[in-house]
Amino acid sequence: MEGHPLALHDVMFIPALVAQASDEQNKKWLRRAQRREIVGCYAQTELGHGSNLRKLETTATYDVSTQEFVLHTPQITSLKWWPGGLGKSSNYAVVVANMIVKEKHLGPHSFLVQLRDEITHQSLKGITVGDIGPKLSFNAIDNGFLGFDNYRIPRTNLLMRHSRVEPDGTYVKPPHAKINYSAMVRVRSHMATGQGNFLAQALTIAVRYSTVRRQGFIESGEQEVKVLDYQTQQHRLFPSIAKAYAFTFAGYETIRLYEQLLKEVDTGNVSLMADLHALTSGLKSVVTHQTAQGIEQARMACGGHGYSQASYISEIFGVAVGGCTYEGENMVMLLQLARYLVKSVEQIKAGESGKLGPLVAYLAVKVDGVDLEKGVEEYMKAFQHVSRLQTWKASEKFLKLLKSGEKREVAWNKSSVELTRASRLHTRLYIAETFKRSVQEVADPRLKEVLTDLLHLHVNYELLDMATYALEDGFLSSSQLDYVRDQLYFYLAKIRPNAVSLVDSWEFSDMQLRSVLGRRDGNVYENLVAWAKASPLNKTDVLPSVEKYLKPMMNSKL
Ligand SMILES: CCCCCCCCCCCCCCCCCCCCCCCC(=O)SCCNC(=O)CCNC(=O)[C@H](O)C(C)(C)COP(=O)(O)OP(=O)(O)OC[C@H]1O[C@@H](n2cnc3c(N)ncnc32)[C@H](O)[C@@H]1OP(=O)(O)O
Ligand SMILES: Cc1cc2nc3c(=O)[nH]c(=O)nc-3n(C[C@H](O)[C@H](O)[C@H](O)COP(=O)(O)OP(=O)(O)OC[C@H]3O[C@@H](n4cnc5c(N)ncnc54)[C@H](O)[C@@H]3O)c2cc1C
Repeated sequence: MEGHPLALHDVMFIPALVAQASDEQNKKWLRRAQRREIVGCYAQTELGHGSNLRKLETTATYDVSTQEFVLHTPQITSLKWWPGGLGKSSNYAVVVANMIVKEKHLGPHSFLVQLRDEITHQSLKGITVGDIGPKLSFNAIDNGFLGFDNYRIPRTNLLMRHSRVEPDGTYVKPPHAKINYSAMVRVRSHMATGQGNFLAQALTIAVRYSTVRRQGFIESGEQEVKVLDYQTQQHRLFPSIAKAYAFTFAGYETIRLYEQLLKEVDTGNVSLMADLHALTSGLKSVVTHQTAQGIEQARMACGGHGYSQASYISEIFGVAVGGCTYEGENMVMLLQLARYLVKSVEQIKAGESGKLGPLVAYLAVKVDGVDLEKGVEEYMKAFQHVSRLQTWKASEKFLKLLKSGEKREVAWNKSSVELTRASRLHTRLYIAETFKRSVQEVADPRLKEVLTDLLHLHVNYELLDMATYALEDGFLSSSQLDYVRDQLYFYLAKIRPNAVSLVDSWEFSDMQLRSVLGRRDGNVYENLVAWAKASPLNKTDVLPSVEKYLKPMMNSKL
């Protein structure tokens, strides 16, 4: 769970080579990387800049006389800072640097750079590299820093699948300005399934423990109830079970889209890039945020024992919550999606609704009301309505400020909270729709029934959570909201008998979960005692600190 020092080798280094190095370059590097003859990482973020890539300070200046790039980090803030596996494990890196050719700044480009000797593993001359120190989590990964002192690499180490620098310094542009960002888009495409998996682990622990833990009574009786029978406990855990499934389904779709994008880009078609960038930016942000919230609720649902490291939930939280920051800070990424939404509104206003992509076509279609009792399709229309309402409101606010003479960037900043709200609602609509589509495709009738219950729980929970938007313009009445609440409580109770099976179906082994509370056999109490006895503090009855500190204090006459 604490990560692996070579994780970034597989997660970003190899994918960056696959997507950005030419076939000829990959003949030299890819097989070696796949065989782990060389170990690499993805070095982009700097001490001073992570979100704003256009301001990266590491430069790669082309020297036409030697046909080399000179890599340089001119000041402290230019040091690469954060890349996983960079500090100690990697001997190579894909380094993102601002490329300068014939004194022209050409923006961020990726280079393959050797950092350490392949035999001795010592850092090479001109390179300063090390580990950045302990973090909230991921402490088995050596996130590192890296500086260059006019460090030279051959021209051919610029990754040249999409753009090139010829020996004489002629620059051949890529087919899309942001094509070098593909390694990030890949990770973002995988994050919904990855985060769904973290959430699922925490829920498995909390749900299993909630069937072992008995405390209090619902009706007066002989035996105290399993805490999972409390409605509040179900409300804490079951909507997150639905989300873990929903995120996984949404993630499968974005992974498919990324694979399709890779193929299309190779044939010169970059039209999917903007759509996938917008989609994955929003999805990454909503999913990581909701996952962190869900894991924290799972921890609290385990009461005091949830706070013990024996639950292992705090470890899962630490790793998962990193996703709110890495691969693009969540607010920054929500604002990327917002750019796309505002552009869509502008297209509609210009009478070009026909040009809208399938995921935003609903922004042009007004719905007057819904009959929620007719089922999930009507809920989807309600989600569309709230997302459309907020997207138009936020866009109009921004466009009005622009019209009043504000600079574009200032108008954007003044509208940004509303814009991020629109992005979240749009993404939650997407998640609900992929959930619905995925459940429709399930062939096994018994499985379909349980997943349909989860889907119903999800749409009722989500709609209630967005109620302010739906009430704002009278789209939903208070009696409709009462119906949504009743449905929510109905599905909590309906899911209860299947709750343990739903989490067991994820098939985490005890070794994966590492949790005393989430053990498959349910023998929690005896193992908690054994776990406590194994604490290093219990190795001796009397600690050395008693002689050293306690006794002098206790014997003092003051
Ligand atoms: C759960 C883990 C997932 C792992 C997945 C993969 C493998 C599967 C195995 C699963 C195993 C799981 C085990 C877990 C192991 C642990 C993994 C840990 C992984 C940690 C990895 C962390 C790595 C990093 O963090 S790398 C650094 C990431 N950095 C960022 O994300 C920086 C964020 N900033 C940006 O991206 C940009 O600066 C941006 C987009 C904010 C702005 O860029 P820029 O200034 O250049 O553009 P703008 O002027 O704002 O926009 C201009 C224009 O371009 C459009 N655009 C921007 N980006 C893109 C793009 N990528 N594609 C297409 N278009 C783009 C933008 O929308 C604008 O368009 P307009 O039309 O003009 O509006
Ligand atoms: C666990 C972990 C692993 C990582 N692994 C890697 C790696 O392998 N390789 C790598 O290169 N990097 C890596 N990173 C770095 C990571 O990608 C960046 O930290 C991340 O992109 C955020 O950038 P930042 O640190 O510059 O945040 P900042 O941008 O400084 O964020 C600070 C605050 O400013 C706000 N903000 C910034 N810009 C804007 C804006 N335009 N509009 C509104 N608000 C804004 C943010 O929302 C945030 O609230 C890793 C980070 C972590 C935590």
